[in-house]
Amino acid sequence: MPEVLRGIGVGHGLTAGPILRMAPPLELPPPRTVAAAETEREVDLAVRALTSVQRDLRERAEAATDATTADILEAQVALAADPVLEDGVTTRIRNGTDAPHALRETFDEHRAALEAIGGLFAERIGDLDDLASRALAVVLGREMPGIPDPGHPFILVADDLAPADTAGLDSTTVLALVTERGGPTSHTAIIARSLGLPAVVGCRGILGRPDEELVTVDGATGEVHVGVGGDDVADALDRAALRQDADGRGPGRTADGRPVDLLVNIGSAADLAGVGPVEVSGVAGVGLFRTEFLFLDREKEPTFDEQARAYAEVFRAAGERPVVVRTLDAGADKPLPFLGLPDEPNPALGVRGLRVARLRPETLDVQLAAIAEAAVQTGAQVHVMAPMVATAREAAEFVDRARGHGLGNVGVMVEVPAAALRAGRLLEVADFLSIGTNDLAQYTLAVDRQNGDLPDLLDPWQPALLQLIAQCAEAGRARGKPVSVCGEAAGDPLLAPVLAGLGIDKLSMAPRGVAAVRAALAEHDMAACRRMADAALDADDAAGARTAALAAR
Ligand SMILES: C=C(OP(=O)(O)O)C(=O)O
Ligand SMILES: [Mg+2]
Repeated sequence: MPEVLRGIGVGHGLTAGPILRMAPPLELPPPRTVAAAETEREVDLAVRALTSVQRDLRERAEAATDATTADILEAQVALAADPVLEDGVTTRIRNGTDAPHALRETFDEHRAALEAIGGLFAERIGDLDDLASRALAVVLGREMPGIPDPGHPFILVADDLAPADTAGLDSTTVLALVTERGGPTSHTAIIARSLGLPAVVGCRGILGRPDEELVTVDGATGEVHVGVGGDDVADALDRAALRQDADGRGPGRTADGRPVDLLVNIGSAADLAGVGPVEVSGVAGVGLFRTEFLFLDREKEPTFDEQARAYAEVFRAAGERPVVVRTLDAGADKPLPFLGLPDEPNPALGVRGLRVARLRPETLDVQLAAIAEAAVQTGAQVHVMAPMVATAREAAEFVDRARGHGLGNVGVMVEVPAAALRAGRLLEVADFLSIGTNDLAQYTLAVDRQNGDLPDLLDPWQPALLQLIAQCAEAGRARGKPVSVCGEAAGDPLLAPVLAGLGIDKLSMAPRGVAAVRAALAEHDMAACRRMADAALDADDAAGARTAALAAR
């Protein structure tokens, strides 16, 4: 019997086909005691397994065709290379434990430590579990866990996907991703968007469905129809073709012609490689250039010259189009050794984003000076904004500082409710606001954005979040200053008309999301956008807001 499962849709794609589940975790054989004479051989076996996993992941990183996947895999290699893992395994084996159990226990211990630290560290648990399964597969001589290869196209179903799973993913064979867990900012969601695959995350019940069952997956509505027949599949594929045709080209606008700027989020110049000229791609500029890539995984702060070179490269790649550069968003949750920040028990609520400048003003000054220098060298249209601004005073100080470096167009991100509530005051000093819905959702709903267990709360469709966005849009309208959305929410095609209806006219998203958002805007006139926005605001939770917006179209 056909049935509907609901999760969170990622990307607009609609597709249909048989499902296949990722292989279940490996079962360990019963423990055996390692005799003294065998110890070093057993140590060698375990260490080789760890090395082989690192080599395999490094090769996948090198072969990855997109920068996001490569970065995520490189980070996983670094995790696998942590000497603590090898030390733990070696000590256990020398105390008589066999290699598979020594690996299991060491990974479990490491896992518990990450869990206890929480924040971004806890986000790495999925990666660590994946490393453990890979190393165990090597020592046990079993097949590497990974994506099934049935010889026909299929929809991949998993509990949640590790970056290494998705790295080698062939989008001609894997039609869509559906995961039991995960939220809109999980790795699965980010990777699905960057590969342009339809996906539904946090879809409870999908793991209980049998392999090869036919389903339809709608990344726009988050609906997965399970147990469907051949006619439903054909119908879904027809509708998918229609949506594809509607994707069209050119700038973003609603059905009645109201412009909505489509902008992209990037982490380096390479991310702009596939973005065509504005008249074809419709991409009006870079709405969020995350600068962290220059600062992560290094012992020393990048110099002024190094930064200026890297920023100029991005500005040249953007050409005539404006680029909004976000200053460093690091802190206790993304520790950078050279910052020398104190450890914090609750880093998401601590010294991160602009707050780091209280302790390290010189880091911000060097960055602003380098951005200004790159802007002069390239003649690009450069805007700059600060992350994690909470008060109008912080906004004013940042604006003064940036102007002091000769930067003319200075804005702030709205990522904490305090900033949204005082949007009007922020706009008295700032030239624009950019709403970071990933963090704004985390702080408004009091759910850690790395927490995969509460996806319904950490959902940009939450009416409270929409209300804060509406308030910012109203403040912008009243002062004639731009207010954009640059969190993952901006790339949700069903939410795009709602955001337009709330008064947002700039949406910045992963480049692969642009076509879908453009198509969704083109399907709705402003009256429909406003109806959808009102219906969503009137709901009591995120699921209700989605349903109400769909019904109000
Ligand atoms: C765009 C945002 O910033 P980041 O995801 O980089 O924290 C956000 O919080 O929505
Ligand atoms: Mg943020």
